[in-house]
Amino acid sequence: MIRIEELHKSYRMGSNNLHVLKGINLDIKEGEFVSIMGSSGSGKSTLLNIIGMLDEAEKGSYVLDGVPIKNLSEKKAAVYRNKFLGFIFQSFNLINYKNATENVALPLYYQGMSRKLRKEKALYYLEKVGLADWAHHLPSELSGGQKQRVAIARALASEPKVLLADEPTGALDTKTSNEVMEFLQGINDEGKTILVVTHEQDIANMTKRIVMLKDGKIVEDKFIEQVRASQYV
Ligand SMILES: Nc1ncnc2c1ncn2[C@@H]1O[C@H](COP(=O)(O)OP(=O)(O)OP(=O)(O)O)[C@@H](O)[C@H]1O
Repeated sequence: MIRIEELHKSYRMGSNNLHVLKGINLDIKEGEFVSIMGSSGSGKSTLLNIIGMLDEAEKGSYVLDGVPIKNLSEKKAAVYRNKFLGFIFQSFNLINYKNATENVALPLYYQGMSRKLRKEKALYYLEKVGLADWAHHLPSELSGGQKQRVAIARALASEPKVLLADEPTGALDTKTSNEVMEFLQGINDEGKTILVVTHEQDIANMTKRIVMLKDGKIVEDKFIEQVRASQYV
């Protein structure tokens, strides 16, 4: 689903060049549930943004579902982004003056879907995340966990192949974080490929594979069974 080879990324800051990703190789198959871990500044968000086609690498190759993502026109990139990728953010990124249904339906509007179908889909996915009774509530009337579930419904409504989540539990307490992760586990059980950026081991332990970044390189890449075996010795 995702194949990355020798990926490099630098940021230019004045006369300085900050080399953030230094030759990343990563292969993620359909249906995997992967966490990207690493300390602050290790390049996790930079990598996720490149995978999410929100940013471009300067060197290396990235193939998403068989499509080489390089030198795509902005228009084509936007089409692939909508078709392949769903995003979940730490701060939910909901629109405050729109209710839950309208928030979930909004990306479908930009995809040109009819009003009737948008509403049907939004209600279907709100029901799927257990928020059917909250469809007409504004974000300010929802708890943090409920807001994140609206954001998950919004990401799922476009029926993307891959869900990308940058610190999805970063703004939530432990109990709610676990609920959101259990929810993502359920979606993964249905076959969705999911990538989560986190700096919390407990959150990463709820995924199926942990990729550890350090100083712009992958220093560890283990399936959860291997991680558990090493944690309990
Ligand atoms: N747009 C940018 N311009 C310049 N430098 C940037 C930019 N984005 C990120 N950086 C720098 O690149 C490095 C990696 O940042 P990145 O956000 O990918 O790390 P991270 O592992 O996600 O960190 P955190 O856990 O704190 O979010 C950091 O040193 C950061 O300051």
